[in-house]
Amino acid sequence: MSRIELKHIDKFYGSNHVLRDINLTIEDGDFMTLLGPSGCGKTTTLRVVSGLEKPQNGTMTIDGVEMINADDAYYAEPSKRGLNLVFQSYALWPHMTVYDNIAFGLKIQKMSKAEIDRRVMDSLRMMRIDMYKDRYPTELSGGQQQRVAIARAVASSPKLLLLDEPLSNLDAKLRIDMRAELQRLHKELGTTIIYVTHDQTEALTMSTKIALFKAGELNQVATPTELYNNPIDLEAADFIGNPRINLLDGKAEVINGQLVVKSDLGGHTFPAEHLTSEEFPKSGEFDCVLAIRPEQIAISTQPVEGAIPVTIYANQPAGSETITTLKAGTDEFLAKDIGQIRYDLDQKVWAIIDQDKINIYNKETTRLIKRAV
Ligand SMILES: Nc1ncnc2c1ncn2[C@@H]1O[C@H](COP(=O)(O)OP(=O)(O)OP(=O)(O)O)[C@@H](O)[C@H]1O
Repeated sequence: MSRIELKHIDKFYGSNHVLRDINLTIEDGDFMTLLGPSGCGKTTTLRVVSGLEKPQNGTMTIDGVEMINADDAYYAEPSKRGLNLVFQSYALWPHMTVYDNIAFGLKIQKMSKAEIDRRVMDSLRMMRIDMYKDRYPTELSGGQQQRVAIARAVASSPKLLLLDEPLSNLDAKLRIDMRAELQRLHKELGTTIIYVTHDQTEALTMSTKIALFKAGELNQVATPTELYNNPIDLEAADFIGNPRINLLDGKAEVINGQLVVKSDLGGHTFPAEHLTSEEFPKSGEFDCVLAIRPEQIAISTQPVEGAIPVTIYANQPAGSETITTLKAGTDEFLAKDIGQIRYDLDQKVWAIIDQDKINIYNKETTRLIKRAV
């Protein structure tokens, strides 16, 4: 259990400013995922927390104890930070069995043989690899080796577990199983976890909070639900969600405190309580972007009041879900249904969209101005 507080962290590699004023608090017991596209600074942040990198500016505390104070050139040794790190490349010792790979660090801590055995076997069972305890790493698949690396980190009962893309070598099916195991592990150990990934599904499924990065900056820190339902800007909206969110241009104006929006979906008025406190023009018309999740668009083959007449451009039933491309004039939207639903291409249908679920962004600033409710 640990609480980590990063304040005003800047990291440069030469003239390359890779972390820009990072302020992030990870509460005791959080499963905090650092998420973002390749090269945005997730791994560097993890390396700063672990002590493998020294930031040029900023401070960090773990449970109130200062670990970094760049002004005083103070950086606590990695071994003094009470954490354990699992990298994407899991570096198991090739000449030791799985059992010994895990026991080694515990022996150094001078634990009793019985305690070592209990911890090794518990962590192997937790990662479902106890049957491989006498094998050598070369006798395991990449995914099994990755699980040994996690078991090794877990066995030392760290207060803080840092995981850098630990599921990257697993096939799709095992990845789902391991997501479930990591979620259980977090609950059972109660450990604070910081987890790096560029995979939004991993982030949305396991985390208690997600820190979304954009080019060295923190863009949004929120629960998975809030990040998915109300991405803070158009970049976040576009990054989160699969299939991607539908974006549609419109015009907006604030009239009597309410937001009046016009687009190819028609005209709508949103009450003041759905608007964010972000600054946006309080008078005159301005450009906006409507963002609608594909699963918020329902298709009716019969006319429905308030629904938008559209044609079926493409229809992709794929077992558990169906993705359908709809056309309204020159606008194209994706709609997502559960199950296998077939439409004829060019069939005329009606799209039903719950206005409350639409996010609206200021096109110029790209910031969220109307929340989904
Ligand atoms: N040792 C280094 N020297 C110079 N530049 C570096 C070094 N390590 C990282 N960088 C640069 O810092 C930036 C952030 O890298 P980082 O590894 O933190 O990104 P990331 O978000 O973890 O990406 P990925 O998902 O690809 O691992 C990148 O532009 C990278 O090229």
